[in-house]
Amino acid sequence: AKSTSAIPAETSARAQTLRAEIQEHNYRYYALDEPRIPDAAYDRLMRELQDLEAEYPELVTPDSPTQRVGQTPLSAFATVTHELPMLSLDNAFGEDDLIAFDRRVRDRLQDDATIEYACEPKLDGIAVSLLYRDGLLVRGATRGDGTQGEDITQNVRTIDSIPLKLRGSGYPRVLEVRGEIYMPKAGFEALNEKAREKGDKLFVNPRNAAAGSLRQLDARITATRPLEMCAYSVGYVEDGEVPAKHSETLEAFRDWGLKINREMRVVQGADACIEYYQQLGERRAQLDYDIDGIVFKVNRRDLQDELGFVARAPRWAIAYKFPAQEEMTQLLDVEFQV
Ligand SMILES: CC(C)(CNC(=O)c1ccc(Oc2ccccc2)cc1)c1ccc2c(N)nc(N)nc2n1
Repeated sequence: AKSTSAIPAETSARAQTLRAEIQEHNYRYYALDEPRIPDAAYDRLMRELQDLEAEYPELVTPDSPTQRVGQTPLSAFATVTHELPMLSLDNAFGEDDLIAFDRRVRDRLQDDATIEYACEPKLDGIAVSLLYRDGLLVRGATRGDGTQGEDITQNVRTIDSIPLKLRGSGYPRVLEVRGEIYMPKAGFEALNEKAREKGDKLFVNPRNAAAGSLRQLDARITATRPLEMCAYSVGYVEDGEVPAKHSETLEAFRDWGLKINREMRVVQGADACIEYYQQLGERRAQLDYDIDGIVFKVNRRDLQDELGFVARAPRWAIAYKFPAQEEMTQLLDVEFQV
């Protein structure tokens, strides 16, 4: 018979404990937005795990935090066909459009009761689909044309706020999480400062910088870029339930270790949506990241199903954009590949 594995039991147990501890620190820092342990303590845990895995390579698991950066560049991105289309949003250009949206929703539901809305900032980044099977991240893909996108799994694995393994339990066997990958303003400024020093081309804005970082065939470059991800919707689900309300789904995402936006609120009726839009609009310049509007969604999933979609956008969701900022940025919105 094969000799028993040469790994001492306590070593294997130690590696498992380290993986769980590091995952929990990531959860506290990214999903709960709580202050993390001192970097030196976090780095010590990582180094201990790296040393153990170097000594006993059989200890390595796909969800080990040491497995975030692929060492082999791709020659091209594969194409992914989304199980469910990634839809786009209808736009509101003024308060009246929001009132009219709410009116249409209630007329269509033939019920004049006040609608509960989930309000979320519309991050100015790149839409992404993350597929988890039995809690493990197995695929990351861009939106593409909504039906097919690019497989960027290697690149999304380098983003620390994207868990390689969902936390806890209770998640569906197959779960697709949709969200936005973005570059916080501070990370963008630091990246351009480095580019200036090296005489490299500068990025025009955080969105372009995020797009360019995700389009790298060599994940080691993506790993050097300050990217984050906020989950905003569930997509394809198999063998599992999602809560009856959209806001409860986002809270479940947070329990499973995913980052959701801390500005997400649930409000009653269209007037409260307008108040939310105004208060966030006043704080826009102080946010750590660029947003280009607010997304309002009918919160109850049964009402969403009743309302359905028009062509490529749901009847139950709308984006209300802010006036474009820095007109020049919009004109120069060209894609730099760096
Ligand atoms: C609402 C939705 C369009 C996601 N939802 C979907 O893509 C979607 C896709 C198929 C669905 O079900 C279908 C099933 C079969 C056929 C067609 C649709 C349901 C929702 C959307 C799009 C962009 C968003 C964004 N930039 N920021 C925030 N904060 N939220 C956003 N939400």
